Order: sequence, then structure tokens, then C-alpha cells
Amino acid sequence: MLTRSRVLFSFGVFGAGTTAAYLFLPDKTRHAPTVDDASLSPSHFTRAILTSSEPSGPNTKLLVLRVPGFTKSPESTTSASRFNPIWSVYIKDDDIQVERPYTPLEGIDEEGRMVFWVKKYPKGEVGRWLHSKKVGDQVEFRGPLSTWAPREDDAWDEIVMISGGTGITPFYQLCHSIFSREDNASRTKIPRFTLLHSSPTPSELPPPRILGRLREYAAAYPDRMALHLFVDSLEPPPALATDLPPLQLGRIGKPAIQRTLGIKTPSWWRSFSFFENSANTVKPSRRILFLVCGPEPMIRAIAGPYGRNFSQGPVAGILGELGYTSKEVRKM
Ligand SMILES: Cc1cc2nc3c(=O)[nH]c(=O)nc-3n(C[C@H](O)[C@H](O)[C@H](O)COP(=O)(O)OP(=O)(O)OC[C@H]3O[C@@H](n4cnc5c(N)ncnc54)[C@H](O)[C@@H]3O)c2cc1C
Repeated sequence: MLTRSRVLFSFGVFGAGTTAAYLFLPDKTRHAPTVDDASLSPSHFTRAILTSSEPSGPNTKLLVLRVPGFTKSPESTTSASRFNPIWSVYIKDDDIQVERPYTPLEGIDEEGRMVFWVKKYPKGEVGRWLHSKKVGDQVEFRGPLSTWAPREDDAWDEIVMISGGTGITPFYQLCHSIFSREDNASRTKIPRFTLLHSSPTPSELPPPRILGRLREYAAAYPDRMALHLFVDSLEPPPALATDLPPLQLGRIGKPAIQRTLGIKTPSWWRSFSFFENSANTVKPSRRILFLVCGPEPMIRAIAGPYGRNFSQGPVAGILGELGYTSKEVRKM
């Protein structure tokens, strides 16, 4: 029988990079037990029920898991200059005992509900398994685990989030946790948030549940949040095209990043000179943190490849060319 219990948000013990390291390091939590109550912890699996499963594009679904008997503890207050960490949970494919991290879009609500936007890859294990689950089926997960957390001494003027595909999910969670509550959104010390998101085609863009709300936040707080959407191609349009947001055609390349940030580009003759890779941009004086999340080729093009065992590695790619360093860039 399920007993009522409180969620334990033990982010403190999970430092940056834990998720990536977890995938490679042997860890007894891989064999974490499943508990018979509704408590949440990274070190045990909790049972949830799939209460909704809706297609949201060619290979994606919006899934809702609910933890029966869940009781939410009061949210811990964050200081005026900080905001909540981004977090994820590991979902276990029971058939082959494999787990992967997924991001609850809006955290967990009072009823124990978590909403996920999950992509299915043709040969992917857990994504395909999750898509095959029926409403009423049981799904085990463990967490929360910190995906990224601001440091106590962080003082960024702007956080630029760059995502591809379902890589938008951690950024949606972050924006939602700030802009869905006016008391949070109107705090004076939070940085400005800029989200650059790309999907291959309009039909693969995040569903209205995600994009609609992000657009609302950007409209309500234009000096605090900006949203820029990119597609590789305008075809095919979404099956349920209603209110398509403004789209930029092409990938999130250097010109797009420079334009978005108001970074000045060189006069034409300088771009042919030996200044090519050093002084051909004027870095804005404001302190900018870049968070990049998406398919590996996109991370590589924008921020350079991961290091060994998915460590951060040096900053290369477009952000490296623009002069940003590992203190200013986080590959997620
Ligand atoms: C912190 C964190 C949060 C995440 N949150 C979400 C989320 O909310 N929603 C979501 O859908 N995913 C999310 N992911 C990705 C997810 O954990 C899995 O990596 C993804 O679902 C693929 O797992 P799989 O078992 O289906 O495929 P796998 O069995 O791991 O992979 C099979 C095949 O798919 C390819 N593949 C796997 N991942 C990708 C990719 N990202 N791009 C292109 N090809 C790929 C592989 O190259 C391989 O050929 C998150 C990842 C992290 C680290």
C-alpha cells in the first residue's frame, strides 16, 4: 500500500555534471530498490501511473505521470538573486532494466503529477518504451537529480539558453519556475533570460503546451525574457497549425547568436584580415552565461565537443570563436 510521504529535494549532493558522470561511472544506485511509498529520492525508485499520453508531433509525446499518495512539502525559498535548480528524474524501462533522465516540464504538482515531453528515436530504448506505454500502466522513476543549479555567488546579467529538439525541456522548466509566478518574475535581481530554440521543421517544434507558455512569458516580461525560434526548413507545416510563432529560417549559427546578443560584427575588410578569429567581434560588457542543450552535433557546433566521459571539455565552436570560456558556457 502506498503511504503519504514528502518529497526530498536533495539537490545539494548532486553537483554539476552528475547526470553525465552517472551514465559512465559504476554506481550502486543503478540497482536502486523500488519503495512502496510515495517518497522521492535519487537512491530509490518510486512507482507512478501514466495518466495521459498524447502525440505532440511526428516522434514526440506529452506524457503525464502521477505518483499516488504524493504530498508536496512547502517549496524552499530561494534568495532574491537566485532561482531554483533545473532537475530531472531517471525513468526505468522495466523490460530491459535501463534508465534515462527526463525533465518534468513544470516540476511536480500538489497531486504528484509530472508532465514530460519525450522524443522517440528509431533505435532508442527508453523513449520507444515510454511511447508504447498505455494510460494506467506503471512507470518507475527516481530523482530529483540536479541538471544545472546556479551557484550562490553567480551574478549573471543574462542567461542565454540554446536548445535543439527536446533539449528545450530543461529551459522550459527553468523559465516556467520563474515566469509562471509574478512574485518570482518581478524580482529585481534575476538575470535576463534569452532562449534560442531550433527544430528541424515547424511540425517538430515543441507543442503549444511548451511554446505557448514561453511566448506568454516573453510577452508579459519583454525586458526579462526573449524567445527566438529557428527551423531548418519551413516544410512540412505542423498538422494542427493554428498560431505559428514567428520563425527564423536556418540553424542557430554565429550570425544568429551575434544578432540576438547585439554583438557588433566587424567591418567587411576586417573579416579578411588576420583579426579573423580573435578581434572580429566585440563581446558585450554584460556578464552572459550560455546553457546549451540538444543533440550532440548541435552542442559541438555551438560550444565544442564534450570532454572525456561527457565532462564539459574546453569551449570551442561558435561560442569559442566569440571568446567565451568554460566559466561562461555550460553544455547540458
Ligand atoms: C538531464 C537530461 C534531461 C533529459 N530530458 C529529456 C526530456 O525531457 N525529454 C526527452 O525526450 N529526452 C530527454 N533527455 C534525453 C534522454 O535522457 C535520452 O537520452 C533519450 O530519450 C534517448 O534515450 P533512448 O533510450 O530512447 O535512446 P538510446 O537507446 O539512448 O539511443 C538510441 C539511438 O538514438 C540516438 N539518440 C539518442 N539520443 C539522441 C539525441 N538526443 N539526439 C539524436 N539522437 C539521439 C542514439 O545515437 C542511438 O542511435 C534528457 C537527457 C538528459 C541528460
